[in-house]
Order: sequence, then structure tokens, then C-alpha cells
Amino acid sequence: MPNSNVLIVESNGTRADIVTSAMQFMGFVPQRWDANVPIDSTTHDWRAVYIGSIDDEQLCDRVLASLDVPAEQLLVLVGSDSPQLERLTKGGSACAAQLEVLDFPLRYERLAEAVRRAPSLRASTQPAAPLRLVGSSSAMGRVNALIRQVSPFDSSVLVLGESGTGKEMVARAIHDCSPRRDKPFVAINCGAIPAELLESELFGHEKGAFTGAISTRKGRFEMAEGGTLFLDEIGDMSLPMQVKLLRVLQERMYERVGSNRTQRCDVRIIAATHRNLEQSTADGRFREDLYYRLSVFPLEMPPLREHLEDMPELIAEFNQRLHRRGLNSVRFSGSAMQALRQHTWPGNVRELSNLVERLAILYPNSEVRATDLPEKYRGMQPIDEASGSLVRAMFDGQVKPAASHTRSVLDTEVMLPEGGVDLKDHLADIEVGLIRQALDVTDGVVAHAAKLLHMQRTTLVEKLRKYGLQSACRGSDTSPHSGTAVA
Ligand SMILES: Nc1ncnc2c1ncn2[C@@H]1O[C@H](COP(=O)(O)OP(=O)(O)OP(=O)(O)O)[C@@H](O)[C@H]1O
Repeated sequence: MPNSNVLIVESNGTRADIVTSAMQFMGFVPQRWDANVPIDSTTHDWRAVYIGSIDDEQLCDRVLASLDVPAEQLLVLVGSDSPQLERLTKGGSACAAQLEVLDFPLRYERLAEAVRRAPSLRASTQPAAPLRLVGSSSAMGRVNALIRQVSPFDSSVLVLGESGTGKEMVARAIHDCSPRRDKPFVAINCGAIPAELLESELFGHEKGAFTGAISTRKGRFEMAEGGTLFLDEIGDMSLPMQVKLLRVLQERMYERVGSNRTQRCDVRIIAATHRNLEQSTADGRFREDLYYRLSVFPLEMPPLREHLEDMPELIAEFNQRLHRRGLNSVRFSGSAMQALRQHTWPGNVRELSNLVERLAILYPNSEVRATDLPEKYRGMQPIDEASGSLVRAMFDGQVKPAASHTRSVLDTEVMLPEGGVDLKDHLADIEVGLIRQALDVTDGVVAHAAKLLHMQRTTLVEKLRKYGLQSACRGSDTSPHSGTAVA
């Protein structure tokens, strides 16, 4: 059944029946699932999974991991008397970030609300809108060119880069541009699955192969047949597992766990890691032969701090994603953007995406100012909105500006980047940033902004024209002769 949005794991007792009926009654589309049978999560839009009365910890985690939905995007429904409850509420499972504890008899309204609120991977009533890899910076231009060059071939690709830089998106883009695009794209996070389960996850198992193998199960290689297998966090794979993977890459053959029957496979491999694999091979933690097999075509993702110019496009993309999920969007003032550009973004594009979502919840459909940003993003604000009211008061003649408001920008030591800098462009950027901030805090009144920038009003009007910033000013305030147009 395609597009079901609540998954009910089969379990003993009648609770699964009750939850299934409740979901149907509330207009969701539940699907019953025997956890030992493989499931193709790509054709569904899971919002929530009811894990019934699973009492085996490992089975519980495997069930959740096999849905292949990031933990933060899946709501786990669990009975208040479930054997898993204590562990899950204490965060003992990496697979369950969001929990809703169900009391029986069920409170329909609360349950419906929780499931509706759960972020879904795709809008449940519409076909999945493909996620776009955005960015017109030269760094992203290089990435896009490499994607186009490598896509038509079957060569293995190794996507490198810090966490959250878009490695999985690149893997999907390569698959979508390749002749395999109509076959499955299957992803597995090699770092998230316990080493002892990874073999069966990748190659499948026969019934009875180990305790808990109640029935025969396909592995990810088999699920990806004819398509692409994305091995995320390959750098975290154990050495014994690396040997097994190497054999598949060399011979294109493998056996299910517990079987002697060799299966051929036709799967394109794309691997990714945030680790320095050359260093790992030097340290003996990663096999050199596997490294060379995987890195036929290495592709390095730039960290966000190296393509900050893509930030407006990325924010627009995340707003569109929020819109598709029925959520509100958010705008950023000039000074907020300036502050965001100064942040170092250790979490990269994912961190930006999460920030946009958080601010869209806090400031729906409004403009976020630098002072509205969580503290760590405010950074060095030479003239921020915190001082905005102070600045306005200053114009009203109530307060004298404190030296500290103008000092920090002069105190900031600017480091010369390794490759040098186009000084003229750089200074122009700083000038535009400060002008925008001055207009922000003076509500677009040019005369006030000019005063704040210690320049003649006419000089500022010239600069506004030069940089195309007239729209940031109030009404006709950019006319060279409207010197009296002050608030
Ligand atoms: N260039 C981009 N355009 C649009 N969205 C992007 C871009 N880069 C990353 N994202 C978004 O950022 C988030 C993280 O991306 P992704 O999961 O591909 O990163 P990753 O490098 O694989 O992360 P990890 O190392 O943690 O596995 C996703 O929501 C993704 O859609």
C-alpha cells in the first residue's frame, strides 16, 4: 500500500488492532507490518510507527532503523506499559528521537494531534517533491559539474565532507541523473547499525540464521538491485565488515547470512564519510584496498562557511520545504543575515535548515532581527537591534550612544584568508552590511542612518544608489533633496 503514513508493527495482543482502527477512524492510513519481512520505505511517507509490545531491544532498534527515516523525522508511538518505554524515554535508542506515550483507552484527540504534528518526509497527499540541491556559488557549481560528469557511469563515488554538508543529497542527485534513476536508491547508515547486525542488514539473512531470524529477509544490496546503494558513514564500518564489502565490490557476489547460495548483484555504490579516510588507512582503521575501490571518483563537499553566498538561496529553499509541510516561513533582516554570515556553522547546511525551522515556529511569517537569533548566532554585532531602541532613543535626544556600540567593529581582527582577498569587494561588503544595519535600526530613515554612519545624508544617498539599496529606505527618503524627511 503506497503512501501509508502510520506503521503498526504486528505484535501479540489486541493493542495493534485498536491502534489500527483508531488511526483509520482519524483519517490516517495505517499499515500493519510483520517486522521480519523487508519493507520498502521509499514508497511510503511514515510519520509515526507504533511499536506495539516488542520486548527485544535489538529487534526494536532494528525495526526503527530499517524504516530508513532519520530519528528526528519519525514519531514513535509506544504504550505506557511497553517493555521499551523506560529505555526509549531515557534516550537509550538512537533510532527514536520523538516519542508519544499512549495510554489505553486511547485519547483520540491527543493522538491525532501528535501524528499531525509529526514532521513527515513527504507531504502525504502529494507525490514527493524532489529536494533540490541549491547554491549558485562557484563551490556548489563545481559540485554540480562533478555530479553531471560522473552520473552516467557506474563508477563508485566517495563523497567526502563535514557532517551536514549535503553528502546524501549529492548521492541522490547522482542516482537521479544516472541511467539507474528508475531503480531503487537505498541508503544505509553504516555507523548507526550495530556491527553484529550490519552484515544481515546489507546482505539479508535466511530464516533461523541466528536467534531472532524468524523469517528470511532481503538485505540492502538485494533491495537496491539495478539501482544505487548509498553507504553513509563508511568510515565507521568495522574491519571484518570491510573485508566482506570489499569482496562484493570485487566480485559483485555475496551470500545472505546463513545461506550457501551465492547471489550476483548489479548495484552502483556511493559511499560517504565525514572522516579523513586517508588518515584512517594510515592508522590501520580502514583497509587501503577498500579505500581505493570506493574512491574511484572522490567528491568533496564544501563546508557552509566556504559558500556563505548561498545562504539566501538555501534559506529560500528551506522556507519552501516548510511551506510544503504546511508550516509558516520566516524572513531575515539585513543585520540578521549579517550575523548569520559571521557564524562558523559547525553543523553546516543541516544546522541552517534546523535554525530556519526553529525561527519559523517562533516568528511565523515575520522578519527575524539579529536580536531574535539564538545567542550563539548573534556573534559580533557592531550595531545590532539590541541597540536599536537605544539608537532610536538617541535620536529622540534621550540617550547618548555608548562607546561600546561603535567599538566592537573596530576591535574585530580580520584574518587574511589563505588565498588572499579582493580587498575592494571585501570593503564594499562591509560597507553594504553596515549601511543595511544602520537602515534597519533607524527604520529606513536615511537621515538617521547617515548620522549613525557619521556621513552626510547626500553621501549616503549616493551609496544607496551605487549598491541598489533604495528599497531598504522609507518612501522618497532617497531623494537627494529630501533632507528634511526625518521621522
Ligand atoms: N546544497 C543544498 N541544498 C539544499 N539542501 C541542502 C544542501 N546541502 C544540504 N542540504 C540539506 O541539509 C541537510 C543535511 O544534508 P545531508 O543529510 O545530505 O548531509 P550529510 O553530509 O549527508 O550529513 P551527515 O554527514 O550527517 O550524514 C538535509 O536536510 C539536506 O536536504
